[in-house]
Amino acid sequence: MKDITPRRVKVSGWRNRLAASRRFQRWAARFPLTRRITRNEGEQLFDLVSGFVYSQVLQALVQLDALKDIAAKPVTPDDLAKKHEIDPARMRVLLHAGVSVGLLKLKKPDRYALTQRGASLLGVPGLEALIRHHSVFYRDLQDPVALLRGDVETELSEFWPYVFEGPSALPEDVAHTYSNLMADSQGLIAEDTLRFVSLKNVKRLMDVGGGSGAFLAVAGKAYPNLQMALFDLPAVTSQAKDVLKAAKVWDRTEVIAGSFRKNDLPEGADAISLVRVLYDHEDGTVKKLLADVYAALPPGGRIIISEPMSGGQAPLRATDAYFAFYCMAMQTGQVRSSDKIAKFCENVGFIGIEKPKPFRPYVTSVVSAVKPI
Ligand SMILES: C[S@@+](CC[C@H](N)C(=O)[O-])C[C@H]1O[C@@H](n2cnc3c(N)ncnc32)[C@H](O)[C@@H]1O
Repeated sequence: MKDITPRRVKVSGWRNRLAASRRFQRWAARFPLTRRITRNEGEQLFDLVSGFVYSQVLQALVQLDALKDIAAKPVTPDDLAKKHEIDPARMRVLLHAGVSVGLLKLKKPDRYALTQRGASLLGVPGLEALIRHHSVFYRDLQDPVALLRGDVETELSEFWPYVFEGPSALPEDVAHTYSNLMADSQGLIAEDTLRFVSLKNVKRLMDVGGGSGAFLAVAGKAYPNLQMALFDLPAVTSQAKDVLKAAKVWDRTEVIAGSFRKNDLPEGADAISLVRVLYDHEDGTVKKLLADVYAALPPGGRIIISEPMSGGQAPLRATDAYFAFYCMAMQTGQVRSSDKIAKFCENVGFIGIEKPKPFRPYVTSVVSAVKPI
């Protein structure tokens, strides 16, 4: 028979030795001064152990559009069971789990309504689409050790082929899917970026890797006299017209199709933004891109980098776990700290580097710098 007694593990440091000791754990769970801490620690540990199930509860609620149905009016398990041909008892399990993770609440014994958190989820543009898209990421994470070893043919690296193969390899439908994902989530990124960077004195802003123009749409609205240029791969820029027209900034935006891997960046902008661009690429590409941005800017010109960044010496869940593994599954790029990005900027000649404390690090962080006069 298999031996299931826990093996004694060697633990360094007296605090951790105590924390790992079953005898101490039992004592601490009873002792009045440590009882609460022990319970909290236990709950947090269990949350970590079971987090993947909570995410799948969320996935099921989103896939079934259940949050939208419940937002319209509270439902019973039977209501949703019928609609989705799922056994009512199982549907009750899902809805109850939804309550446990804080998205739903029980109104009457068998009627479920949305909580404020559930409603906020529906209010964040693109969040449901991102959750749906996570089923791909989830499959890539199935064997995390194999992923770390580089032994997995990941689906995400298929989904983002432009990173490897350049413009000609990007089919229009793939371009659409990912541009929509990007554009939907751009609102919050733009908000947080413009919170830290003023474009008051900028005459022309070029957004490199600007996707379908969602960042420029927001920047252009905030600065009515700003002239703008969008630089991206041809299959992506072809979708920009609609976005820029809808935002009423089309007449002051030049769309330039090209690849920063193959072409020089056009001159003429006194500020260049790179929004969620660097983390898609390896260090060599990033260093070259930053040098190209430096070359394209006039003296006094500004570079603005905005993307989720690592917490560096104080790792963050959102970036050092979520985005770091996302990049790994994409099989290129990496999440970098603002210090590392700042160093890269400094190395190509930028000065006056600013790294404001991010408002929502899970949304974005900003680094900006200036080309010396
Ligand atoms: C993660 S998306 C970000 C899009 C947009 N900046 C945003 O935040 O919504 C990265 C963008 O970089 C663009 N990109 C990737 N490789 C590129 C290249 N070689 N030249 C120009 N753009 C490129 C992609 O097409 C895509 O629009």
